[in-house]
Amino acid sequence: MRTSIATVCLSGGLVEKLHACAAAGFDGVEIMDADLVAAYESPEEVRALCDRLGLGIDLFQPFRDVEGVDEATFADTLRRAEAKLALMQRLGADTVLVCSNAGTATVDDDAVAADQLGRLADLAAPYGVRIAYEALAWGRYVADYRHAWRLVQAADRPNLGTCLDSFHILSRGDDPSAIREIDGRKIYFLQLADAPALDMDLLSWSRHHRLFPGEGDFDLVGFLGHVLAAGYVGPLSLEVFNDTFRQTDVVRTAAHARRSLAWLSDRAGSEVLAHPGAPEAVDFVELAGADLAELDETLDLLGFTFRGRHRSKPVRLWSAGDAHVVLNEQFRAEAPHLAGLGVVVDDAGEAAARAAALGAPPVFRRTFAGEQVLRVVAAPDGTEISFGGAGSSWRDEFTGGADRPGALGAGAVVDHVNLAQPWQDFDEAVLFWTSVLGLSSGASTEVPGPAGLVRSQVMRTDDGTVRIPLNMAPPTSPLPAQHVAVRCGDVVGVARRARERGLRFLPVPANYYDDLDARFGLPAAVLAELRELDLLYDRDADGEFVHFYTPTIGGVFLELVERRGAYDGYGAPNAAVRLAAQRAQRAVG
Ligand SMILES: O=C(O)c1ccc(O)c(O)c1
Ligand SMILES: [Mg+2]
Repeated sequence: MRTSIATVCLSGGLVEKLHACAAAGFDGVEIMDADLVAAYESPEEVRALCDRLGLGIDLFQPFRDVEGVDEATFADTLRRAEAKLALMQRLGADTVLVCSNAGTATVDDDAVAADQLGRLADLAAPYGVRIAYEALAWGRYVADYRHAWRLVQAADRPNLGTCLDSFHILSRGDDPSAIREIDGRKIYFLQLADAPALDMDLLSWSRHHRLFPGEGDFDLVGFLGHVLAAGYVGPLSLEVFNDTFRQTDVVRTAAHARRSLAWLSDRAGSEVLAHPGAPEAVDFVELAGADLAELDETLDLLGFTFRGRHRSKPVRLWSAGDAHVVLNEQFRAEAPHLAGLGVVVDDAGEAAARAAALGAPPVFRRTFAGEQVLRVVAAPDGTEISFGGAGSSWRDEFTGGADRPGALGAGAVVDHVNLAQPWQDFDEAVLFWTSVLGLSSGASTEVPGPAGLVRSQVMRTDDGTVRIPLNMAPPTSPLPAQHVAVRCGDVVGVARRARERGLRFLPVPANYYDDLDARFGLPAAVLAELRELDLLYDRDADGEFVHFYTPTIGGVFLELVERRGAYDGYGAPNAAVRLAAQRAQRAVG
């Protein structure tokens, strides 16, 4: 379907925005009146630029405060409208969005509102302009899309229709299924925005927190299904007022926006991408840097088995059960960091094709004859994601290590991989993991850290075999460390053996254990053991969680976890203690 985007979604001046929209592959734009007013280019020049860029001007917007006013006010409204209609003619735009009156309305009478909308439409007719009437969620008398549609029907003009905006409908909790009863030819325009579920006033929520489809909590797939079922054939247009996107790089944000529509039209079945399905497992985690000796030592003390060196690269493999950690020293001047992640998928070729269709940049890795060629794409934060099949043979390229299981042994798996996100890329990352990897996003939480709030959102498969918590640091602090959590069956035993062999742990404050005692009333011996081994503990109705952390090495650390019963969380109550302990560790070390 045709794709469009409102210029309000992006940063920069109008000309920059238009270039970015074209580069991202949009077919058209909604030009915001305020963007045009602030531009030095004349309407004719903007029109010519759009022509040259291959962008249609699908909508001009908004025109406010029309219906439900007294006659003197309405006379002035028509005068204002005439000026904007003339402007639209110069722009070559044929549809204007009129949003429901949130400012000047004083007459709560549908007959008056319909009459005034009809007279505005009559004024627009000689200009060849269509009026798309939209119910703002906070409109004075008209806030419901069904009400707006009733007024459009009552006014009954050939150039008056409605504009549906997912935000205004879903934010109010209105049932979108009645969209199916609207005549699709009278849906003149469709604006799409997602949003996080927030409990706040509608106007502020709308003006600051909208997101691109796939990044929030609205069911846009279901919503679009209703609109398409009504027979709508116009553009899918993004109208996302968002404080972050207004200040991020315009080219990158436009591309990100376009990917959200590729995902949505795929999910809604109006376009079909390859569907490899969700990943089946984490195949490996890759840690990279110039000197990884400290990580070798840590993995050894934790009970991983050294599986050998790669036959042609400075790369080593450590394994424990199905948890495989690749240490890559090809990165000459860099501190240790989490560089990549391999996932097992049903069909690596299809997964890579889907990723490409969703605009994920491919990463080319040098391989030598006889080596497994991995399909790799970059996530928004630069983490390299490799797709491999279940029987993938890349591990055979490592030789010279041991075959026997280490102390950590069989049954160990990668439980989760925690990726730190720059604040401006967080929502794009949610879209990436949703669309490219087919993961679902959990609720967003906030952890109070010593340097500010850390927003955290878990991306996972439904069965929990792949879990990627994303963490967003406060904008002014450096990116937090990333970590790999390995799950085992006996974390106390692993901790004890590692402690005896000399592994340093992230030290946990004594006050934490006093608080644990107060919260859970654990048996004295259990509490003493947790305290002795710097173990963290959580419990909920489903089960228990016991875990510990290694100190941070460069930009990465390891966590060992044990899930007891059906515990499905990540020890969230302990996250603030961990962040404080890591800060204290940095201060001393
Ligand atoms: O926030 C607003 O005023 C506003 C204006 C035009 C729109 O299409 C909209 O959805 C919101
Ligand atoms: Mg709108």
